[in-house]
Amino acid sequence: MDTPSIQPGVDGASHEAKTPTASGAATNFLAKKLSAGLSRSNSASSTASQRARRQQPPRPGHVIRDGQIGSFNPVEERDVPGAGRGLFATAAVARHTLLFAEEPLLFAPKGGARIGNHKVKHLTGAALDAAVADAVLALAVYGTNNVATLADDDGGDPDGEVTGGAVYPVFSRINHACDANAAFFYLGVRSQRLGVRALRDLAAGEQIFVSYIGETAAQDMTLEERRESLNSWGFECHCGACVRDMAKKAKEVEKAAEQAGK
Ligand SMILES: C[S@@+](CC[C@H](N)C(=O)[O-])C[C@H]1O[C@@H](n2cnc3c(N)ncnc32)[C@H](O)[C@@H]1O
Repeated sequence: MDTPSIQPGVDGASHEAKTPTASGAATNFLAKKLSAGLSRSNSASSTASQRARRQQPPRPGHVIRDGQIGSFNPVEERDVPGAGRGLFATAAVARHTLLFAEEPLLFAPKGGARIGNHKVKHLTGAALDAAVADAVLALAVYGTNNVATLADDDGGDPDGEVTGGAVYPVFSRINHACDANAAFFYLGVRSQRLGVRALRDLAAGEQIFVSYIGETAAQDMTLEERRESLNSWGFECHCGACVRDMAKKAKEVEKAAEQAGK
């Protein structure tokens, strides 16, 4: 990836069915689940374990249990020392809760991005400087905030074709942690509506983090791989997983030095 792209789906986050509205997505999802459940319960081979499985909470990625889009947004922006702004939970929320959903502020189709309305070749002097400064700022904002949009979000194809990048106003304020407590997903690729849900119970006042490099980064990648992947965002991660892995590494180095000194 040339620019840092937070990529739902590409990085393993999930996708809801193609429906234009979030409540539509929820209804569609529930309808699918319901019909699957009904056909199973009609079958003579329905077992206790199948029934128990149906009663389990939705798997990560299959959410939208609580709240309606727009009616339950327990989040607010705050300053975070050393990380600019961040997004925080304003109330205790249960795992799987949809925290908010939103439409993109801007969308740049793949291969066809435009930065503002400037025709730079017709500008000179101060106007050119201003246009270049605007473009650099816009690129920086776009580069560290865009999310890849996918052509096909039906069925959660992680290798789905990337159609472009979008910037979301609230989502843009969420900082990264490799062991994130929230995840993002599309509620319908046509509307490009992005949702963010809690991966675990959140306390009131807790900062919300997503992983820019995939929901399972802390398990699937080494500390070095994660650092490499996060390089273009311009910060070093000090999440719980990174602190733990750094301490482990320091111990290994210490042990190796001791052994070399023997
Ligand atoms: C999507 S924005 C997140 C919101 C950003 N903090 C802000 O003030 O708008 C991504 C940028 O936030 C900063 N950032 C994100 N996660 C961070 C972290 N764990 N530690 C320090 N800075 C972080 C980096 O500057 C990164 O390029």
